[in-house]
Amino acid sequence: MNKKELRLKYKDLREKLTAEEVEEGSIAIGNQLINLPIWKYSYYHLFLSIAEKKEVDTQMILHILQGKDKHVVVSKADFETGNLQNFLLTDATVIRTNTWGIPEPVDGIEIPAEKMEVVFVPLLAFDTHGNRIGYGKGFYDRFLSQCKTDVVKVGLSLFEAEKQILDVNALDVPLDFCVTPEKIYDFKNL
Ligand SMILES: Nc1nc2c(c(=O)[nH]1)N(C=O)[C@@H](CNc1ccc(C(=O)N[C@@H](CCC(=O)O)C(=O)O)cc1)CN2
Ligand SMILES: Nc1ncnc2c1ncn2[C@@H]1O[C@H](COP(=O)(O)OP(=O)(O)OP(=O)(O)O)[C@@H](O)[C@H]1O
Repeated sequence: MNKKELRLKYKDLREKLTAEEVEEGSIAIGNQLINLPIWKYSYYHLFLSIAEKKEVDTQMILHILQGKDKHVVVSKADFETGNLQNFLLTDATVIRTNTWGIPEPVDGIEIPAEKMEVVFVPLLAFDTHGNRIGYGKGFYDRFLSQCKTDVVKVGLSLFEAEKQILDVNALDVPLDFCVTPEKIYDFKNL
């Protein structure tokens, strides 16, 4: 299927999820993450979930990162430019939900993209080759292109992989791993 068809398919699948399914799936994803080889780093970029869109709830991942004393970076999306502005999450960080339902930091200590070592990537769908699609604004493709080439990109999904996204282009940045409630996809060791 192409990106347009996949966006429709997965928006529909998400709408059918119950709050319990999102919660249980998110916990299963959190438990799987412990088994990934990603814990030796310092800077982890995490997205704060859009509850109304039934995204994977990243609260548990935040607790894992804080328990391991990692630097957690969260972002604020600029819909005019398509850029993410990244801030260190601290006890002083004020989080406000914007008009798109995204919880985001008001301001804080800005962290450049080159500092990121692991990025947890939100997605609507992904395929067995590690390609992903989001809501179609290119925020993550732009952000990931600014990160170091060896940044570890970890997709999180409540659904399993599609066989192939047909219309992948040169700007699409592929994932290294994708974690679902059922499995870990390792795209480096295919
Ligand atoms: N939690 C989270 N944060 C994130 C992302 C994400 O996918 N999840 N993004 C990942 O890139 C960026 C935000 N991207 C978004 C893009 C579109 C819409 C949205 O509400 N779109 C409407 C259509 C509105 C319009 O076209 O004007 C929709 O899909 O119904 C929301 C977030 C940055 N932060
Ligand atoms: N590195 C980049 N620099 C500039 N524009 C980009 C870059 N990457 C993607 N774009 C633009 O962003 C738009 C959306 O891209 P695409 O359809 O791949 O989004 P997506 O991956 O679904 O979205 P997202 O990354 O926000 O989850 C396209 O018009 C694309 O040209």
